Amino acid sequence: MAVRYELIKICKQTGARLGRLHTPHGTIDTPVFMPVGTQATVKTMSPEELKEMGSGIILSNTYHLFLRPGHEIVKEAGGLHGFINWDRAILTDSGGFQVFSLSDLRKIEEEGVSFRSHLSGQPLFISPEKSIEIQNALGADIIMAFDECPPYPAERRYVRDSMDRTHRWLKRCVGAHQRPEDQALFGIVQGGMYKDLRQESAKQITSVELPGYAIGGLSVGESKDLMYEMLEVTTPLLPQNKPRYLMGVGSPDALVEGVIRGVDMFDCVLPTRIARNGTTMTSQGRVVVRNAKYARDFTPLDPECDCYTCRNYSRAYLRHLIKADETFGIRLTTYHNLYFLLRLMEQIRQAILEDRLQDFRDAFFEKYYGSDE
Ligand SMILES: CNc1nc2c(CCNCC3CCCC3)c3nc(N)[nH]c(=O)c3cc2[nH]1
Ligand SMILES: [Zn+2]
Repeated sequence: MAVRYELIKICKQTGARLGRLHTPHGTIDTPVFMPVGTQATVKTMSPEELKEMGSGIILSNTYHLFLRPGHEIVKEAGGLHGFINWDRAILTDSGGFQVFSLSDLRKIEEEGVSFRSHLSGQPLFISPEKSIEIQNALGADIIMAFDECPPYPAERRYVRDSMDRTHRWLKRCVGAHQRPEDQALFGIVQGGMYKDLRQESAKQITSVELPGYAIGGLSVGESKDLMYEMLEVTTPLLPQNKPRYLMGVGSPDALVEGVIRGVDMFDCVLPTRIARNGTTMTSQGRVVVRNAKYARDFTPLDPECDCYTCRNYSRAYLRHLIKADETFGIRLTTYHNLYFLLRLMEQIRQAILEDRLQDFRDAFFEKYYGSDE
């Protein structure tokens, strides 16, 4: 079995799940936040630093690696694990979402998606079979079905046709998958913001026996409340003994609210992306450390954080580095942001263990957002 989920306990206060994800590259405690390494690196972080902060699984991407350096090169390097020197778990997304969000799309057909490379402009084509071929070459422990994430907002008719095609594409992915015993293929539930379509998609996708299921089509500009509503109609229809992965989420509040609604796995570019402009997540809420008010603030970024950044450097120094566009500054804010989210997930797991996740949520929101948002 490539990937096996073990349900440890359900929080009596919220129904949230504590679990373990057993993979060929180690066991991961869930709920888990997965740092994103789009181009085969979690920007500015070394594998040793990611291990030091406790990350057991990172993400990479079919679309980007297909374009550059090409999946054959990665395969010759021994797959992604060999190429990036990471001996823990890896998950790759299937490329569909990135085609729609990065390239000037040519068209989506039954066969697959035609587009132009956002790097060279050359015309390219990805089908469910091609996506699986690339992911088999990359060798990630968890691979995603090739799907379409509809834009938001989208007409019901469009969402329905797109979701039906995603269901047909899933069957083609299963048929094309060469290494099911080594690489766990997850199906992706769609259905836009239509509750009945979400329920139908959940039933269709879980009718295919798979090691895990993702919830796609969310975090695409809808309100958080609408996202939570879609989660509430979807997760109850997913099997209890399989992991649930909410794609592209998220911010601290969305992580806590997603866990409460039965999600086990999350990924988001937020911590690394905002770090690059000097925005950080701390126990007291967001701190935009490039702000002038920190010029003479010689205290740590986050007084409650014991990460490398917070133990060794002041806000004044971080502000200086970010203002001077020094790479070391981005490394320090990235390290802290990832550490903050990984530590948040640890606190969430502890709260589930002690049946007090709702209390934790309320206290965390009060401190981080200064109100019961
Ligand atoms: C940010 N919001 C959001 N992201 C979504 C993503 C991408 C998740 N992140 C992948 C990493 C980013 C680069 C390397 C891998 C989605 N992906 C797929 N396949 N389907 C979605 O419906 C889907 C939906 C998503 N919504
Ligand atoms: Zn820190």
